[in-house]
Amino acid sequence: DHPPTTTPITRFQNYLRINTAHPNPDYNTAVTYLSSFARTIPTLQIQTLYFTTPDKPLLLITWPGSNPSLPSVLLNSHLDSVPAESLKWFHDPFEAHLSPDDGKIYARGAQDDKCVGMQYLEAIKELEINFHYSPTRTVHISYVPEEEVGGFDGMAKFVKSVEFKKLNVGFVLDEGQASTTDEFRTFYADRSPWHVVIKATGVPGHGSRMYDNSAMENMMKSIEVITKFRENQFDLVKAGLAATSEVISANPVFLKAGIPSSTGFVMNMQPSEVEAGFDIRQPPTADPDLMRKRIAEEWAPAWRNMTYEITEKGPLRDFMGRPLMTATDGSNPWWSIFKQAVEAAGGKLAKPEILTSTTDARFMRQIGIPTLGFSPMKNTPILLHDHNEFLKDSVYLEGIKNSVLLKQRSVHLKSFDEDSNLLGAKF
Ligand SMILES: CSCC[C@H](NC=O)C(=O)O
Ligand SMILES: [Zn+2]
Ligand SMILES: [Zn+2]
Repeated sequence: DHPPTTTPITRFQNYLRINTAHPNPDYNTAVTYLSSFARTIPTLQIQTLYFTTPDKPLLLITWPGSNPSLPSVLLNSHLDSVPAESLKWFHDPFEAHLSPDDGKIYARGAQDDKCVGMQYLEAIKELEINFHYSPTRTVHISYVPEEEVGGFDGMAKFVKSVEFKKLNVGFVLDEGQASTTDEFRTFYADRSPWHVVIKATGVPGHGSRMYDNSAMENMMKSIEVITKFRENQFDLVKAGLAATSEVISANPVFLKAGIPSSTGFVMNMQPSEVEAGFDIRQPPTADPDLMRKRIAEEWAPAWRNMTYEITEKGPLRDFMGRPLMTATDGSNPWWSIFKQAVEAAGGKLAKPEILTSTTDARFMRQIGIPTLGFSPMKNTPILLHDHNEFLKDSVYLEGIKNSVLLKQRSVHLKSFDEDSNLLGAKF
């Protein structure tokens, strides 16, 4: 029996069919699948690392360079996806249905970010097998668990490990986001998330009573203040003065109050406790101390019987106290090489941006490694975390083959080798 013939598209579909969506991501099947494809490229070395439990593996593939003393390049993607509400999709989100009319492949993870994970391997396969190319610098490809839930049992532990230090990483490419235009997008920073829960307490009482300082009244005053702050930030965006990713977002995500009854809530009691949760995202330029002061004095002031809890979901600054931003100018030679490579492949780059959301890139930036977010998807609607997430087969293939990723990576890697300024450079 001959094994069924696979193509880059069927291999991508097979990866998408492995359900690595939360809350029960099947990481081990994904790692087995990626490893078996990597084994078809003879020079690749494959390791599985565990930093927590056996159900959260991290796959590390290495393409050895001829000069292993040079800082290496790391190509990162995450194995997990956000959940999908199957019934609201045109096609099952784990079927990876390819629509014959327009080549759209529907799947959770098609854009975020199983595309890049497979494209890295496909590009290396092309370079090795068809171009007999081997890199001077070592290239590592990492597949990490848990990005969608903050990266704490994934990339956060990986960057602190001895295994990571041994890689001597000089530059990282991580996931980006689709572009609706003909220009590729690049991300030099993320916004950093805080989960903020505020609580109001107050005097309980009969539903008919009028009195000051009820928990609801205290909470509603805070919600007015936060809503105003949110509006002011959003107005800057609406007026065209800032991108969404350049302002602070403060979005309510839960409200918890009321005294439960068998039919819902007791209607004639004013509760003694109210809680509200907010997803706060600050750009790297924001001053976290100012935000802390705002929360303490305006959003949850003790004098209004309020308390609060801020959970910082990852770093805002590097160890030198600097904002987590990768330079995208002449001061960063890796940026210049990256830009030249994309342009040499016939691609156009939009002005580099801050990402509105958050990726594992922040953990690499925190330890001072220049990291760019880049997923080669242009003329594509932004569908990450949305229903009917899809990627067109032609866009995916162009990312590997026709010009972008393959030539880009190829020029990219060659330029790294040939640029003597970079030899031995460490950033
Ligand atoms: C708390 S860190 C969360 C990381 C997550 N990443 C992708 O969506 C995000 O919400 O941006
Ligand atoms: Zn992602
Ligand atoms: Zn995501």
